[in-house]
Amino acid sequence: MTIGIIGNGVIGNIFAHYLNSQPIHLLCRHHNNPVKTLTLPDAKNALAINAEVQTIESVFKTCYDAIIIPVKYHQLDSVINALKPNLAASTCLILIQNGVGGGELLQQNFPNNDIYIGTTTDAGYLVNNNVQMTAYGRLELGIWKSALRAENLNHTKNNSITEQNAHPAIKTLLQYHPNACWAESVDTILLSKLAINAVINPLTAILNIKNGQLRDYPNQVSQLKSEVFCVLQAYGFVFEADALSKRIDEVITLTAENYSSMHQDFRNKRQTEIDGVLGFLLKQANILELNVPNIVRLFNDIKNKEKPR
Ligand SMILES: NC(=O)C1=CN([C@@H]2O[C@H](COP(=O)(O)OP(=O)(O)OC[C@H]3O[C@@H](n4cnc5c(N)ncnc54)[C@H](OP(=O)(O)O)[C@@H]3O)[C@@H](O)[C@H]2O)C=CC1
Ligand SMILES: CC(C)(CO)C(=O)C(=O)O
Repeated sequence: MTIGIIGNGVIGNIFAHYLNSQPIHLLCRHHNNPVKTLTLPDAKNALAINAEVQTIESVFKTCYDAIIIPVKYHQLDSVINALKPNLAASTCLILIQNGVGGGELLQQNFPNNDIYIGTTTDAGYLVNNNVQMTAYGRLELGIWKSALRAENLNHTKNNSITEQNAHPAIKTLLQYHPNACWAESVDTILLSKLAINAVINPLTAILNIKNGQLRDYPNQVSQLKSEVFCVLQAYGFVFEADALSKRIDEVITLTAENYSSMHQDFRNKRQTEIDGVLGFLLKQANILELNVPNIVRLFNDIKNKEKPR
């Protein structure tokens, strides 16, 4: 099986490490993007990543079984533009991304390809040419269905796809990721991960702290959780608020040493994924006429200070 991974970033390299018994191509913007090394949590030595770098435009030269897309929310358009003229219909696409909206975009542009979505709490960051992994997280994978709309929640169009008959690349990921599971409802994993990122990412970026330091800000965390849960409930997502609250606390603890991906982007003056995270919730809050002052403030704080487009 040949698997492509878009880019040479943090999550892409973590996945290349998990899949190191398979031929992996890192599909980068430029050919001269050297393969990185990866340092596992608590390890001293960096491991070489066993992958070949290709340009994304040369995707037609190889018959990929699957392409994993671990890119930022605002980078998906450029990936679609590069893949669209060159992608075989037999290649399965696996989107690993924070925020909501990417599945719809892929479906519109690749109607004939299998599309799966995954969310991960694996965590790390780039230091020089090295990926420093800070936490082994969980990977949840599911089949994408049509649009992520309230009336469709829990009614998956693709309910004939199960863990047993999923694409072989999905089975490979489930086998080699140390903590992966199949999700019957992709909406549930996306919206649960959205809640996690909506609470952790913007606060850590604005307060300039590691995820674990959020434990020193219990009031801010709890006010934000209340607003996020209120919007998700009104949107039609059925979930146990206590369980989701505990899951957010658990991720804060498990990734205590990580700077969230939004913290990294914000502090390095790169565009953040705020539109796909708080932007999505704010849009729903406006439609549903909900008062969410903390979400509004954080959204504006990030928008006003992040790298202008
Ligand atoms: N980092 C973390 O700890 C976690 C991240 N996530 C999520 O995972 C997703 C990926 O994040 P992360 O790995 O940190 O991101 P990175 O920025 O580290 O990696 C993204 C990679 O995609 C490449 N890329 C983007 N657009 C293109 C394109 N058009 N063609 C080729 N390559 C492209 C980038 O290349 P270039 O450098 O050239 O732009 C970069 O190498 C995000 O949604 C993030 O929120 C989830 C959990 C934890
Ligand atoms: C899991 C978590 C919160 C790890 O920091 C993440 O998804 C991110 O940083 O984007």
